[in-house]
Amino acid sequence: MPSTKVFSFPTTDAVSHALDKFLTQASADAIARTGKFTVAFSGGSLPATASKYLAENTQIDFSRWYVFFADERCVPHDHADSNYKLVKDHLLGPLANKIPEDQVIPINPRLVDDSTAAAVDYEAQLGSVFGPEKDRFPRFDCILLGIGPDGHTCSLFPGFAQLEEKTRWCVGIDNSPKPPPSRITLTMPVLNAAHNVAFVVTGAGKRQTIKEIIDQSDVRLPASHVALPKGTVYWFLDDAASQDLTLNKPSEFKL
Ligand SMILES: O=C1O[C@H](COP(=O)(O)O)[C@@H](O)[C@H](O)[C@H]1O
Repeated sequence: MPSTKVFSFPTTDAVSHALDKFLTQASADAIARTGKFTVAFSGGSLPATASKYLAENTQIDFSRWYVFFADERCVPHDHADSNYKLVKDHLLGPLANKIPEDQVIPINPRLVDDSTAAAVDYEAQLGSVFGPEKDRFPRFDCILLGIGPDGHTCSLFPGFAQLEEKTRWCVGIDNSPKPPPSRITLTMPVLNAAHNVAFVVTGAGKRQTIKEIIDQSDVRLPASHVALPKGTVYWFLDDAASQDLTLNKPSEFKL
């Protein structure tokens, strides 16, 4: 039975604190179980919110982390639109090499002119950590997701074919409605195979979208398709984003 937990906090800062606790626990659980913690970061507002306290966390054994990207823009690593750059600026830089460089897995910078080739390559990079078997999906310990006002998550946009992908782990997109147009993204079966997915959403600008996803499960919105048969979907919201929820009111933050 898919499990969902909705938490809401008065400020973005309180969301950052809660995420720090959540990731400390998720990381310890995964390392105890498998010796490593596989985590995928989205871009946008998420890296700043998720990293605020994480970057100075001394409880986590970052040497066991494997950092992937839930979606990435097809741009060089030092480009202002790069999700890798965001995570580097907010987390990897401040952590000062506590995560071994070869355990951070960005898009191949030589393939940014070809989203299809970049997605195939990223799938192979996933295979090198999760094993290459094609009859199953990689099982991330945690995937950190944002949403757009249109309900997109990763680079899975409403009405786009990538949302229907059933076999590939990672696909390209060249006509993203949000710039930049060329991107790669994990697919929905990969999101739904994870142990945990944590959505992080703040601000009144997304309150209606949050209601349509959490209260109404509106299938037109890609984020509504995230439901983990063997895991838990967490929502880390601020009160501005959660204020319209009536059916699924946030519960007290407890892990
Ligand atoms: O383009 C993207 O947008 C979403 C949402 O970003 P936000 O700034 O509104 O939080 C993000 O989750 C995704 O990774 C990114 O590529």
